[in-house]
Amino acid sequence: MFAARKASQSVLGAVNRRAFSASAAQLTKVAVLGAGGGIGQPLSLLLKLNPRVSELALYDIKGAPGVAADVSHINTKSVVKGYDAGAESLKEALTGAEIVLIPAGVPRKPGMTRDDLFNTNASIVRELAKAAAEACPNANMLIISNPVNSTVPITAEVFKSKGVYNPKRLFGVTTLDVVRASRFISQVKSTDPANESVTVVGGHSGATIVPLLSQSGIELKGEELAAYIKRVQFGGDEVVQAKGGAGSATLSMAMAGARFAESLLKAAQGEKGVIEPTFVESPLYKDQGVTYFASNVELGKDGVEKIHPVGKVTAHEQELLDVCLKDLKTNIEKGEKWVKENP
Ligand SMILES: NC(=O)c1ccc[n+]([C@@H]2O[C@H](COP(=O)([O-])OP(=O)(O)OC[C@H]3O[C@@H](n4cnc5c(N)ncnc54)[C@H](O)[C@@H]3O)[C@@H](O)[C@H]2O)c1
Ligand SMILES: O=C(O)C[C@H](O)C(=O)O
Repeated sequence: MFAARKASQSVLGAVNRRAFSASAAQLTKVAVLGAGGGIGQPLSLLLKLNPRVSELALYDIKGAPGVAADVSHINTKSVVKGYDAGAESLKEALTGAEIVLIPAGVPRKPGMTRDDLFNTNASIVRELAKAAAEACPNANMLIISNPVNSTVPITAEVFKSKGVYNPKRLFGVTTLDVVRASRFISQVKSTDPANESVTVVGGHSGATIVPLLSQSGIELKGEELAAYIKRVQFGGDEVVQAKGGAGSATLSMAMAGARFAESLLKAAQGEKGVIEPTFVESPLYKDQGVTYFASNVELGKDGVEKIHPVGKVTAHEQELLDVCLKDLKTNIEKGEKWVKENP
């Protein structure tokens, strides 16, 4: 009897130890800045459903406590806290965060380019980046706010100015482009999008979004190919038009942002072979003066583990890449110049 109880206690002990080490590995605080917005709300919902998240800090200049109270009733373990506007509450929201997602800023209306958002969103991202560089300098920074091609370099410059820049932990979220590329090709081919994976490289706006269909072994020709490429490059405009002035993609973006955060969490918790496309400081086209570029990136415990090369492309894809690189260089330099002049 005594021996049996002792044996069962030691089994329980082992189970508890396992449970403890599993939960210790999964103690991850995630902060969403802009949590009250069109992306922020469904993104917060999806993060609340993620068992890898232990604490969710929701910050916005308006509405975050309401969103937090709402999602906090969902019966998953994570603790949710909402933070009102203000430097102190922003600092509190960020302290201890391992992942910071930034969807704060204004969205497009019909007729606007993402670059038209620069004047408003550059300073929003700069201020949030400053707070993060101080409160959680080692966090993974996931930039969603447009224009991503410029807001990522702005964030990098802010972190550099505070002496805490780590290129392995700064990501422009371009996941929505591959989500679209997969969905749109499945519509062309009448297949299941779950089985369709298309590499997309470059940046996140119009001609800087370059789908490399040839790498999936898919051959579209002529008008069909042109229409497919245009749809991937300008998928965001489809949503902007359809919403008629009420904003841009929010729900599909929340899914894409949650997917990228989940991939980072998996990699941070030791899973190998986690690959996502993302816009990072990249050596791939540095010789042409393009210092950030989105390609497939293997994620690891410390963020970026390996930046995959672009790989084999067709002559037509190379032409698309050439246009992309020209635009990207301009977008990146614009962000860097602006933040140096407006620190
Ligand atoms: N990377 C992508 O693929 C992608 C996809 C879709 C949208 N976006 C971009 O994401 C951004 C947000 O889009 P949305 O539809 O959620 O817009 P939205 O207007 O619905 O929400 C933005 C939120 O940001 C908040 N905000 C503004 N200034 C802030 C500050 N200083 N601190 C904290 N919060 C602040 C607002 O209060 C608002 O709640 C836009 O710039 C949009 O272009 C990017
Ligand atoms: O199109 C936009 O402005 C939002 C976003 O960048 C998108 O691709 O949907």
